[in-house]
Amino acid sequence: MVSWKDFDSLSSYETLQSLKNHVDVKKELSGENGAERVRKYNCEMAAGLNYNYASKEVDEVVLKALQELSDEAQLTEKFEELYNGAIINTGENRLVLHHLARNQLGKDVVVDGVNKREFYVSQQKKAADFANKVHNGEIVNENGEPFTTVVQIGIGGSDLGPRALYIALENWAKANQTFKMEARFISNVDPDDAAAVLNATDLAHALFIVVSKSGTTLETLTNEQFVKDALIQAGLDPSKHMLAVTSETSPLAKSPDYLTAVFMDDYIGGRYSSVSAVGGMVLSLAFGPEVFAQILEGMAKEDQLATNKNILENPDLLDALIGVYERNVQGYPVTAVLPYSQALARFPAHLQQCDMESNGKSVNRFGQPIHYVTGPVIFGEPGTNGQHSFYQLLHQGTDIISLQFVGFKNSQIGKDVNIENSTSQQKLNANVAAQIVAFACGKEDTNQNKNFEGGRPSSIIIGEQLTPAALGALLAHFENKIMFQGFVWNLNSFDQEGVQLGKVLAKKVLSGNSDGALKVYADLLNI
Ligand SMILES: O=P(O)(O)OC[C@H]1O[C@](O)(CO)[C@@H](O)[C@@H]1O
Repeated sequence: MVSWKDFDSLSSYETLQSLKNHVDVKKELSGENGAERVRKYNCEMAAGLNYNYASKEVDEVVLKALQELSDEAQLTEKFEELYNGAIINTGENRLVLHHLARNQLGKDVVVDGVNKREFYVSQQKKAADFANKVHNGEIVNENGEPFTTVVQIGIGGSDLGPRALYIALENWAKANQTFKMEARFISNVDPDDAAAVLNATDLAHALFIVVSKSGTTLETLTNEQFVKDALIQAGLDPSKHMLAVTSETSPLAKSPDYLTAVFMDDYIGGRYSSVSAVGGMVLSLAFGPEVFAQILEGMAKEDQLATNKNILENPDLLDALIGVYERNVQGYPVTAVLPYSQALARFPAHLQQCDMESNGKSVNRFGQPIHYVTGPVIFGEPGTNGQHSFYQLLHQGTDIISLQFVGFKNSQIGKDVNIENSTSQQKLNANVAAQIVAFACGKEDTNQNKNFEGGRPSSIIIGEQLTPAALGALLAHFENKIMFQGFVWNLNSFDQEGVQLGKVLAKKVLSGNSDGALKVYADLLNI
């Protein structure tokens, strides 16, 4: 049995606090052992990725203390409990089973007579069969013509992950002749979002997937109606163009208005649902089920690595623990995710939800207040674009921001140009290497305006190419990292009560019952 304790009640908490500012990363990286350090502080991930933490503020002493923390907090044991079906989501009294959707780890979990692994796999298969029928022309529109576009209607976890994964692989799939259909996404209740997507879509040849686990999300239901109206106005029958991904108990599940309905359940949280049917349907339609299966494979291999008790051989756990050290010992408030890959343009947005909705909490898993800081603010943009935007603050601002780079040796499309003896891909990667060293080592200048203090820690995940398997490994890495951090902080990382209050007040405004300041704001906004 594992025991759930607050972080500050562990003896390793005290040990770690005594290690504040223990490592001067500037000295370490610019010193004579700097090159050796970059070679040594590396941990292999799945799908040929590597997590390099040479520019983080760690050494053998800090790593030993982090291993002790991992052991004392029983982090891998808690992971095992999670994937074997313990009630980890204490707030909602639910199991947390997203790893089973990758079809690898643990025992079979049976709830109310349903084998959950088989259930998730059967729904992925249902999505795959549907996608295959669309691709081979068995499922066509009213005029017997093929569907050429798929539009996902959903928000939060029913949008961000699937959208990020689609964008990540669109060019790869085109370059590898596995691209089947263009995908678009409608998420915001801002009417301009739906209107703009619909204006750019050939409605007669479009499929619309309504994705909502609860089937009650205001934005998604509103956008579904927006789309239905547009289809009817175009003389089309919505039930021949729309399908649903939802839970079996949701209001959407009972509707006869869909070509098909594919199911998930409450044991996979929205932000962890990218590779359940929530993302499986749109990705299988866009790229084919085989590509989707490769994402799952990359995730399953990364999950397997996450079971290792040795933190030096467990990249997800190691990254999580270094993040805890930075947050709770060094006091860094923000983590920037900086992919040097345009294909990962929406990946940081997905991680914002995944991380901040999971670990943005002030009470422990039993609802009692805690007395240490928890999840950092997450933000990010692809490099090198970010360099010309917010890196100024990262280099010379008053806060130290923890940095998480991602880079690939090869581009996805393979087209390039050689200017001044280097390709664009080389320029991209030269920049990320330069940034790591610039952040860590800085540069002294007598003109303080041009002085770089350095000592700004970063890690980098490096892969050969952003393939489906590499993307899967990357996604699982961050999901597992967030999970391990939640365990250290003794949080329930799998509910999101903090999003409810705003929804309730918005309903109050819309029903005309607001008063006081709320009413004045509503009036100012012309509601
Ligand atoms: O899939 P649903 O039920 O429409 O929920 C969408 C999103 O809304 C949230 O519940 C937050 O409001 C997210 O956690 C979730 O991903």
